[in-house]
Amino acid sequence: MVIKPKVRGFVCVTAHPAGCAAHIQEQIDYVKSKGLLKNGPKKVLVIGASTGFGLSSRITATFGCQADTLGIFFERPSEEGRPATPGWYNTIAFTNAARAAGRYAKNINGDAFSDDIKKQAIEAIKADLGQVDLVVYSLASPRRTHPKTGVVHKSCLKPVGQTYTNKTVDTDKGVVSEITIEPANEAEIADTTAVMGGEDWEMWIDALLEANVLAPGATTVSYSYIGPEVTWAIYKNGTIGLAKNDLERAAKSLDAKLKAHGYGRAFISVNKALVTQASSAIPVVPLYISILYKLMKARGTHEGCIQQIQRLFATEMYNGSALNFDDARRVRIDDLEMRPDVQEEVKKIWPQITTENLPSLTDIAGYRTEFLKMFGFGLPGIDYEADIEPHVPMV
Ligand SMILES: NC(=O)c1ccc[n+]([C@@H]2O[C@H](COP(=O)([O-])OP(=O)(O)OC[C@H]3O[C@@H](n4cnc5c(N)ncnc54)[C@H](O)[C@@H]3O)[C@@H](O)[C@H]2O)c1
Repeated sequence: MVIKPKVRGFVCVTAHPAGCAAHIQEQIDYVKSKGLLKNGPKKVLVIGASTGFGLSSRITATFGCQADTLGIFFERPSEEGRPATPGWYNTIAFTNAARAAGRYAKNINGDAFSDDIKKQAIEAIKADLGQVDLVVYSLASPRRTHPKTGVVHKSCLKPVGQTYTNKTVDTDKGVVSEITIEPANEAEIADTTAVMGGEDWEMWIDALLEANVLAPGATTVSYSYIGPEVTWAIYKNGTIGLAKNDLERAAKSLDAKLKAHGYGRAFISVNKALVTQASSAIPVVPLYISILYKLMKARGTHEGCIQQIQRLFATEMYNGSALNFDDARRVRIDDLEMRPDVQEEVKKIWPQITTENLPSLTDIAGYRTEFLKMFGFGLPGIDYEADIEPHVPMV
């Protein structure tokens, strides 16, 4: 099968196995180029391990710290005439590379919100790892079936309290338009918090503690975003931001629990805005990311998921470093994004953007390149005209 990108709005419905593998290799090479980290984690559970920040966390733990990893994710295998999702191919490529390097890597594909997947993960840890010393919680999901009530909660990306109007871009067509989003109601706010808030992270840590598979002194981290004022109505002060407040609440509660369990720690790292499958679905944010990429690339401060997480591990979590918290007890690896000179420029450029000047005022080209790369397209050295086997079993 010859596999070409098929972009439908903010998703690409195809993925290229060899391209995904090349993307994984790029990330591995980057981590290796930075050298081994001191005092790194040795046995790691990554929840949301197949794409974005969770995948980069798994790669950094494996190739930067020589850790053994168990990865949990929800990906679709190939079907007749249809390639698998990129996270499927990413995981296969990662696992092969990890095992070739002598590291243990096991995968569980299923709904991380369910009791069953937690049970399967605990059984795998007991059988193969004994205990884990790092748990990365990096889920981004549109829905969650609550394991106790059976209720299906659907998250939404809406403002809270008032209608929001701002510019947005159709990243595929390159058309800038105005979008108006009505505020969420109480049920939508509660549903989004049920999906993207901290309850499931707490359920995971409680289950791991109860099964005695969390090493004394273990760390757990989850990721959040804050960003500039221009996106606050839809992000920080919107439904997703309220869910992230709940994630922060959970971090504090888990930290107290883990402190009682051998001086462990739980915290939130606030990461940079990046092109991922999760962020491309948020209105307004891709336009901001396109401006941001241009400004940060010009300053030589641009980072992708792997650079962000390698820096988090190297300068905050391990390697003889200590966590530097902001006044709300969050680690900030969005520091380069939030630099005043960058944000002043964003403010100047934002009102000027039109469909016509989008290519010159923003890095929309870079956005598209990154977007396609997530699906394994545009990688050097890959023959995209060649036939490739889309049906690859999970390893
Ligand atoms: N992308 C950004 O700009 C950005 C910035 C800062 C923080 N974050 C945060 O980072 C975290 C990860 O987001 P991302 O952008 O890397 O997203 P992503 O879409 O790339 O990754 C999501 C991961 O969750 C897994 N997943 C989703 N639903 C699942 C389920 N029910 N069961 C098991 N696995 C499931 C997917 O398989 C995938 O591995 C989120 O908390 C997000 O808010 C993202």
